[in-house]
Amino acid sequence: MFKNIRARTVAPQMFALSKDIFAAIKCSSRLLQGFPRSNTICSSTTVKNNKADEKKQKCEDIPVENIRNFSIIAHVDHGKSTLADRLLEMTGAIMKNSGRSQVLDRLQVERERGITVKAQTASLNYTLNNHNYLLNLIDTPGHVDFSTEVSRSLAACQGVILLVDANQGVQAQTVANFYMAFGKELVIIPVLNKIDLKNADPEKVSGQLRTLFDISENDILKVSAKLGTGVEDVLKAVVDRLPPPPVNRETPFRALLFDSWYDRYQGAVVVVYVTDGSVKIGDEIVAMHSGKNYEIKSTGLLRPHEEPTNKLVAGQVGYLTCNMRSTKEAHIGDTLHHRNQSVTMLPDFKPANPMVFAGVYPMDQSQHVVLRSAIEKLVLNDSAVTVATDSSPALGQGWRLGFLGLLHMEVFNQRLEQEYDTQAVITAPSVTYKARIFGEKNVKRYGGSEITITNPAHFPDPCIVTEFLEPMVMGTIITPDTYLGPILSLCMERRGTQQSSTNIDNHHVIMHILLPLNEIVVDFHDHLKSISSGYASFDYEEYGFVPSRLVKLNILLNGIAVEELSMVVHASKASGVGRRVCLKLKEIIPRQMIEIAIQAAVGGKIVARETLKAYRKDVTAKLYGGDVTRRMKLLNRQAEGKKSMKLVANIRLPRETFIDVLKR
Ligand SMILES: Nc1nc2c(ncn2[C@@H]2O[C@H](COP(=O)(O)OP(=O)(O)OP(=O)(O)O)[C@@H](O)[C@H]2O)c(=O)[nH]1
Repeated sequence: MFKNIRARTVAPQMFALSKDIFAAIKCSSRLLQGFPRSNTICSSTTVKNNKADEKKQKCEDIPVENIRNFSIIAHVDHGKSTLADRLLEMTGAIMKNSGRSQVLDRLQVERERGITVKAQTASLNYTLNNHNYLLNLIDTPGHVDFSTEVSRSLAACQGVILLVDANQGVQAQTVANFYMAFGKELVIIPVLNKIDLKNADPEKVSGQLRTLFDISENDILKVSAKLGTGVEDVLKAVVDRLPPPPVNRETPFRALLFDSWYDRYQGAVVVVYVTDGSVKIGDEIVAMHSGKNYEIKSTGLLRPHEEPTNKLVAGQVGYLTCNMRSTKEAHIGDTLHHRNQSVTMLPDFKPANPMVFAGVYPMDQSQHVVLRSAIEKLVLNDSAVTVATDSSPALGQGWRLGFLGLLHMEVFNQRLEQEYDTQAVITAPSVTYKARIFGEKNVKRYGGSEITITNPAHFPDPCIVTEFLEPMVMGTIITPDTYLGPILSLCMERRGTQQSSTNIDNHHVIMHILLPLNEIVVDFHDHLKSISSGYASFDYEEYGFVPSRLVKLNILLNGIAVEELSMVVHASKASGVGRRVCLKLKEIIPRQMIEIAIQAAVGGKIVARETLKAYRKDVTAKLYGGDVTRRMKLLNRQAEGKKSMKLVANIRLPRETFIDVLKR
């Protein structure tokens, strides 16, 4: 029964079932009750923190019974990375007071934005009562756009630490994460964090956990990840409550490939969870998905930096390299095994379902090859992105990329710039729509009677369409009840319909709202945060397609339609969106030598118009005579600036225009 509960399922029917399910949870000896201690672990609480330089038992000699694989999952900013820092310090993986925080957030984009976007693995040595343990910790992102990272990480785990901010309480992502772990039958260790905060209210938050998940107060640990208070108990709970991985070292080698990144010298470095046997350098392996053979070049553990080992054995989470070169070869969810050994395939991951599509083009076509190679390498580390080739009259050859959300898209773009030094133009993001078409000729032309539209440029002529369909999501909102009114108005304005509402304590409400994906993809979350002073949280799951009155909104610059700016909108919103886009374009397009008419049109009907007056910026105006070189310098600088703009419909548009126009 538990297996059927899909990850991130928080639909109302879930709550109707909740009583039965939670009665079952109580009976489940694995969940929350903890794994029975092995006889070798005595109940003494003496804990000895080992230092990195301490004489360690070789990792491969640590028996399976002493391995624990776990993840930290939580709503955004509830302190996962900070807790991971403390766990790393206490187990000697990093020095205390090293001056660095959120050590597992290694990417520049993570440090700049203060969010985790990539799950990171760290193998920790831990000694409890003179027994050495190998704890494989996976720190996961909190934002909904990166939830596939979480679900993949969980495939390598037997348990999770469900971290909840003792001040903010249960948030939408906490609910989603709980169900994701619950659906995979993982042991859940509930931990309240930030108890050092003045406004922390562990009693209230424990009550929320009881109401929503039937978690008993006695199972909840209370910590301050920042100060380290209570963190030792978390390590002990991991050892005591989690089972060792259900693996076999005697059977032929088998491993699940669940992450990868690109290394300039070694090609794809793949992160694996070894479920059977062992693998060492020089071994010949096969990747089941492609059927290709490879020779192992290196193996190691992530501590959190790569530390080479002689081999990887069942139960361990580690990395290996074997000259895999491309994204296609390192298929996330693949099973690796020794050549000439037949093994059954481990369950593959459900492919990520992109929610937002956008065109990505090089700044100029001479950079096409460089950008292609950068995208290929980055996709190796972010396999939730889908890539298809595309072309545009104004922007040339490029790609249509699918992302899990707008933040995912922005982060991908930022990583392209920062990690691969490439600059791309990204077009207005859109969601996937469907259209049912009629007429034998049309069906033949489109290759089916139901077509999927990922690019507004391919929006079919409404004359041949019986109905358009748009994707819906079931949103979960948790909010203090004082903000209920404005939040419901926002949802209604976004064409949402409330499905259910339940109190989780005296002041907080959890609501389920059915919303069109298109309405939440760009800025819904920001609005929700601003009208609730940051207190409301939001998460969503797919809810299929429903018939909808959709139209294509064209944006015209001086009468020429700019395909890259066109979008699909609900008919009732066309003129409102048209007006907003025209105004926005007027703001962001630099004034030019000619007057520009900015228009929005549905079919032949103009629904909005703005005019941008002509202007020529004389950058040399402030110069009074003087040196010609100064004059040239100013003109050159102006020319450089112009280069970074795209010539669309004979009008220069700044690079960011396409995304900016969609932001409200
Ligand atoms: N006062 C206090 N602040 C904390 C504690 N733990 C984390 N923080 C702060 O909370 C903020 C978020 O912490 P992170 O560890 O980045 O949270 P996260 O869950 O990893 O965030 P994402 O990866 O973006 O989801 C940071 O400013 C931390 O310093 C704590 O125990 N007490």
